[in-house]
Amino acid sequence: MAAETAPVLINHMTIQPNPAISLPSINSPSIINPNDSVVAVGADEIPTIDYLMLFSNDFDERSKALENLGHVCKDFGFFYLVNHGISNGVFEGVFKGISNFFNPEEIEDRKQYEKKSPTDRIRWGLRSSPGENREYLKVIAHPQFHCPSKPAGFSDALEEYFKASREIVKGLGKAVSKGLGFEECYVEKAFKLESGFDMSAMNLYPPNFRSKGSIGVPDHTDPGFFVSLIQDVNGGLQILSNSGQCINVNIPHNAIFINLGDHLEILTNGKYKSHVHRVVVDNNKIQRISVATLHGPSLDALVGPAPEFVDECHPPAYRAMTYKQSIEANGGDEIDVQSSIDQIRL
Ligand SMILES: O=C(O)CCC(=O)C(=O)O
Ligand SMILES: [Fe+2]
Repeated sequence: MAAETAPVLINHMTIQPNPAISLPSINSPSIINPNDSVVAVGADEIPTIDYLMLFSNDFDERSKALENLGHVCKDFGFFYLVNHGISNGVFEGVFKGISNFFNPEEIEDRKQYEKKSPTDRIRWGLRSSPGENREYLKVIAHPQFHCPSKPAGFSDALEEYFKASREIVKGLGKAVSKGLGFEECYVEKAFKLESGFDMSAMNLYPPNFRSKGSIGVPDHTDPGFFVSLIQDVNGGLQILSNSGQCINVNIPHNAIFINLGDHLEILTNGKYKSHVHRVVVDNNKIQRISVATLHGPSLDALVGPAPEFVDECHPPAYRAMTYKQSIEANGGDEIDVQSSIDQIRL
């Protein structure tokens, strides 16, 4: 694969070390040339994309950044996003709200959000088994924002974060469109993003001495076109690279981890891939909180391989269906979305 042989060039930036605990990483250090404007990374590392560079007023700088984004999407399918403009205070407000929501003494209160119907807009669950160890709260974030009314301040903090992250993801959609050589609203139009369907999973993983096994979330890919992920501490998220290596995701402080979802894979007829990932908890000395937001097309958007990605050598590899149909193809519902890419693949 290209990533094994050719290092990808990414924008040069300074990464703040995350003071939080982290799993020992198999990643080797980036090769940084301080005199150059680019950084090269190997296939077993996670590239960094500088959001500001994608919109730089300097034509050359912007062109190079967009080209790099295209390489990163194709050769990796995931990256750390820095300079996105969301302040640390917004992240902290979200983590504080989630931590208060998961107050162990108020577990009875949360049971009002246990599964009732496929049209639930807020859902809570607790999994404690060898195959899955986490407590989660899922909410629909867009087109309408939903959130439990308690604890105080939680809803406001979440809404602020979702609004900001949605703008960033829309910007990334523009950059990806341009990186592919299309008009900047290509992705936005294909997925009808004005009414894009965003679902956010807020996860609390127990420390290892309280878990029933080593798995927080088993292997999966996510529906949607981008998944944005933030966390309070590093530890446990692993992703399978194009070259088949399992990479520990150690997110730099204040960065957002972006993972391409199933529907970008479908739209690009497999050019950009959605990658299998999982969470392991057996090394976690302390609990961890993550917020994984699945940014999806509109529920009624028909998504299939776009004509631009289909030719004699690349026949359609996926069936076209609406986002809603694809969410339901594997028995999932709108809030408990499960990947159905195996059902959709031809
Ligand atoms: O918590 C994490 O790090 C990942 C969670 C995840 O993959 C998901 O909720 O889809
Ligand atoms: Fe996921």
